[in-house]
Order: sequence, then C-alpha cells, then structure tokens
Amino acid sequence: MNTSISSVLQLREILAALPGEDGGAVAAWAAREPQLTKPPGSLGRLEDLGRWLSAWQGQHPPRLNKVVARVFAGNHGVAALGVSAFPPEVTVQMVANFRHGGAAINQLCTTFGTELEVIELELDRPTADFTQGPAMNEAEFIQAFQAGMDAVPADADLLCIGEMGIANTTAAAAIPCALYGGEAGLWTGRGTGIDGAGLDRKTQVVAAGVARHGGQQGLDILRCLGGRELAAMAGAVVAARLKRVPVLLDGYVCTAAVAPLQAEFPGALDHCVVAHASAEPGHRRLMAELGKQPLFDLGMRLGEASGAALAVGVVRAALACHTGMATFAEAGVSGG
Ligand SMILES: O=C(O)c1ccc[n+]([C@@H]2O[C@H](COP(=O)([O-])O)[C@@H](O)[C@H]2O)c1
Ligand SMILES: Cc1cc2nc[nH]c2cc1C
Repeated sequence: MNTSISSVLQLREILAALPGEDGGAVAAWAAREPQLTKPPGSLGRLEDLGRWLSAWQGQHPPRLNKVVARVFAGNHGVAALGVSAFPPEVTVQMVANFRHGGAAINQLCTTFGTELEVIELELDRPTADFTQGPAMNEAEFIQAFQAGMDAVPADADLLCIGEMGIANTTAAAAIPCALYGGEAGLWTGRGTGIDGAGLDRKTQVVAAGVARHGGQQGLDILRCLGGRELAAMAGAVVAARLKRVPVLLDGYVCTAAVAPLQAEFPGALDHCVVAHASAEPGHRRLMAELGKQPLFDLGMRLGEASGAALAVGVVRAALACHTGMATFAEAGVSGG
C-alpha cells in the first residue's frame, strides 16, 4: 500500500519510525557466508552486498528477480542564471531520448536486466530561482516527494534511482553546503562541463542560495534549495525503506538529494549503497559526511541513474557468489 504524505510534519513522523534491518535474515547470511569455498573476507565488498540485500529485503537468500530504475526529471529556476553548459530545454529532450531508448541509461538497464521508468515532474514549470526565494513551497515539495514515493513498486527487489535536470548540480552543491558548511567553492563543480567563468558564476549562485536559506532543518533545505526531481528521489528512498527495497544511489545529485534525510534522521540511508564516486568533486566530501563508500570510481559524471544501473551488475555478481558457491563441506575442500 502506498503511504500518502500531506505535510512536512507528517513526513518527519514517518521518518522517525522507519523500520530497521531484518536480524533473522542477517543471521542466516552470516551463517552461510563463512562456509563458502574462499578465505574469509576474500570477496571484500561483494560479501557486504549479500548482507545488505538480506538485511533490507528481509529475506535469506535474497533475490534479484525484479530490479528497477527510476529516473526523475525536473527543471530549475536557477538555470536562467547561466550555471550550466547546456540550455534548459535539454531536460525534456533527454526525457524523450530515454523514452526512445537512445540514452546511456537505456543501454545500462538492458545490459544488467533492469526495468526503467522515467517520471517527469512538471517540466514546463521550473522551480523558483533559489537566490530570490524558496525553490518550492510546501505543497510543491510534498507533491514531488509523493511522486517519488509512488514510483517504487512494492515487489521490487532492488531500486536504482537517478535524475535528469539541467542546472541541478547547482542545487546539488547548495544542499550539502547548507547542511555541512564550508565555502561554496568546496561543493561546486563543473556539472555538464561549464567553463571557468561559468564556474565562478555558479559558485556565487550557490553561495547566495545558502546565505538565504541556510540554517534550516534538512527537509526545509531540500525544499528551498532542491528541485522536484531531488525531492522525488528523497521520496523514493523513504518509500523503498517502508517497502523493504534496498536502494542503489547514483552520483552527486542523487546523493545530495537524500542527504537531508540522514541529516534529520541518522540511519535513514542505511538501506542505500552509493554506486559510484562521481567526477563532480563535492561528491567525495558528501560521501565522507554520510559515512558512505562508493562501490567503484570510473570517472563518470552523467547522472540519469547511470552509475546505479552499472552497479546492478556488481550486485548480481555478489548474489550469485553468495547463493551459488559450494561450501567447504560440499566441495571437499580442507580448512573451512
Ligand atoms: O550526479 C552527478 O554526479 C552528475 C554530475 C554531472 C552532471 N550530472 C547531470 O547533468 C545535469 C546537470 O548538470 P548541470 O551542469 O546542468 O548542472 C543533470 O541532468 C545531471 O543528471 C550529474
Ligand atoms: C546530453 C545530456 C545528457 C544527460 N543525462 C543526464 N544529464 C544530462 C545532461 C546532458 C546535457
């Protein structure tokens, strides 16, 4: 059943009571893993991924029959300030490309057996310029957050989330800058590839937004400095927790969107793994604040859930090892 949110207050009540790990499934994972024919710990993070799937799916063995990706698209008022290398109409054009199967995310989802859905969030109504006022009012924020919640199928075994939105790396820089402090320049990068003068302008926009809206609680920071697709990603992460679906986060924009959940409710992102380290420099700093380590670093900075969709291959490999390997006893290997 889908949870319905009508206010930020109600949302905070839901976040304060999020379900935790399934202890029984973790115990079953922990009983099997040391019996497998390998030196203990030798599969590194692949071993952790099996534990993570068990804990948050609430079953052992975990399964990956239905893996889904959800890409949320939104437009941003700050795009008018010259903060991106690309014009805002690229957002709707790329959504069409996703629907026609022509984007990187389509190929990555096909390669690793992931069902893709794209959710457009009022692309003809950009959020307000956050240097002038809040990006969204409470009703707009809740509507976008709810759209993210509703996009998570209860029968999914794993969820990849990502976004498309010209100028959203400006929002992504402003959110952790407001949450954790530091100069705007520490959090601001080139996004789609803006030039040096553009980067200076973008950094000033981030600083102006944080000066105006900083000092608030996490969800208010997300509402004032974020965008609809960022709010929707936060909603998807909360719904996934309630529906027992582990989540693969994508790059900088995705991680920045969900950081406010953790800032207000420590542990709110425990069911999430960051797929990759984005080339956007603020991402590493942000992951350090969240206590998260990416699965890999391939110098990607595309967004659109591409890193998360690529990580599905790693997670499938982890599950195959945990469920398919022989035990020491079965294989007659000494020393187990
Ligand atoms: O999430 C990331 O790590 C990331 C890094 C650089 C660019 N992006 C993507 O690029 C777009 C935003 O870049 P920009 O320069 O328009 O702010 C948006 O559609 C994102 O999906 C995403
Ligand atoms: C072409 C293009 C594709 C993207 N995919 C995600 N963000 C993007 C930004 C641009 C500019």
